[in-house]
Amino acid sequence: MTPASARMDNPSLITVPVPLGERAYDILVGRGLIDTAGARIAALGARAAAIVTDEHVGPLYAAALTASLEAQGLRVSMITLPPGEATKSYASLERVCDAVLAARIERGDLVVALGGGVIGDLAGFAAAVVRRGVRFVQVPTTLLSQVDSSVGGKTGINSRYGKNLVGAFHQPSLVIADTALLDTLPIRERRAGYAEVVKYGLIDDERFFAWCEANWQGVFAGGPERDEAVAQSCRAKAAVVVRDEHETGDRALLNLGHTFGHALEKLTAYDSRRLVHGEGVAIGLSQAFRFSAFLGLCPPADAERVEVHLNAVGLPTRLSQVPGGCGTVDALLDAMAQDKKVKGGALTFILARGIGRSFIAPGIEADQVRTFLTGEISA
Ligand SMILES: NC(=O)c1ccc[n+]([C@@H]2O[C@H](COP(=O)([O-])OP(=O)(O)OC[C@H]3O[C@@H](n4cnc5c(N)ncnc54)[C@H](O)[C@@H]3O)[C@@H](O)[C@H]2O)c1
Ligand SMILES: O=C(O)C(=O)C[C@@H](O)[C@H](O)[C@H](O)COP(=O)(O)O
Ligand SMILES: [Zn+2]
Repeated sequence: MTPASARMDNPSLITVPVPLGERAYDILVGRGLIDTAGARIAALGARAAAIVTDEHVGPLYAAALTASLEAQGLRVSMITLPPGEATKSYASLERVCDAVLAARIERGDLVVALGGGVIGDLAGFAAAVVRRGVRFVQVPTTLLSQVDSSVGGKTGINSRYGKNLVGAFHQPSLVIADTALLDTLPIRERRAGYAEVVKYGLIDDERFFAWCEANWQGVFAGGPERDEAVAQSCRAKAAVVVRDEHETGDRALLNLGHTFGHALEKLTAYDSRRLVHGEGVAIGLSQAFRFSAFLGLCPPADAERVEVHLNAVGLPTRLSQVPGGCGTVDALLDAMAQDKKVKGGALTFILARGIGRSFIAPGIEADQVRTFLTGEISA
């Protein structure tokens, strides 16, 4: 019999470690990993796996994952949810928790999130609360989830009060990012995920931003640049998460663009037909740079460069580009007031002194934001 290690040989495999002590795990990036996912997951020592997926991803990839797990002797169950942001809800959480309990998943067994960030955040949160914590594995299937949401342990659901307001930190035991799965991803979702890739360059790596400007077409086409973008994004995110797992400091930098983006998602009622997370982030990244320029912190030419690149790949950058409108300035400020970075009632933004020079800016006056937004809403 071929040893498991030999069967798992994959020349395109890149391993990104996340050294979090006893909870350390690996992010595996490469083409074709789903075929050996069963052996890698079985190596974690579980006897059963509950796959959580959605109605787009399940028909494409659940059979391959199930076969791979069953070949290792694992008992497999599955729950399939409707696709889209609205699925990150209390109702879905109840469905997933009940399905995991009905499948008699023990603490030593595994919940396996097979899907994009919606499924990963929801399944991860269910895993965090069922039996006060069962282990889980991320098998991310969108560019966004491979470069961002599957890593770092933020899990949760949305509330009528705002994005991701109910959740927990719960790290996965393994992340398997099979980049071949991205071949079926619609162009709109490729663009949305790409916004989070660009974010890493804008935070603290101007060279990576320049690399994105030069290589984005390869990333979209699925060339070797795509694997490189996924791996580099995971390295960047893992480095921040290891420094500040629970966002008491630096991790807030990963929120660049999100104070704006999350407010827009709330005001579009989490309706993926109008706005998806990555589109909100794209507008938010551009707004964060324009706000920084408005405050005299950032050269306007850098804000312009950010916008030009996002527009070049087909992403929106202005509030006026939100389908159906983004609401009033008051509504935006009201939504921002629920941001998790708010401290002492004052907003915290991630601002920038230039590309790759982002910083955490607490104590931003609502009046400054109001004046800026009033100008932006008609721009
Ligand atoms: N936890 C975190 O750190 C973190 C980070 C970033 C974003 N998020 C969250 O992630 C969510 C967005 O995730 P997303 O952009 O992956 O959206 P998503 O999960 O809604 O997936 C996007 C769409 O693509 C479909 N899809 C997924 N994989 C596919 C594939 N391989 N082929 C064809 N179709 C496929 C899905 O069914 C869905 O319709 C948001 O809720 C956001 O808040 C969380
Ligand atoms: O991992 C993080 O930390 C991030 O901020 C990554 C973001 O891209 C992601 O959208 C995250 O879910 C936002 O976190 P939140 O705490 O603002 O809900
Ligand atoms: Zn995000």
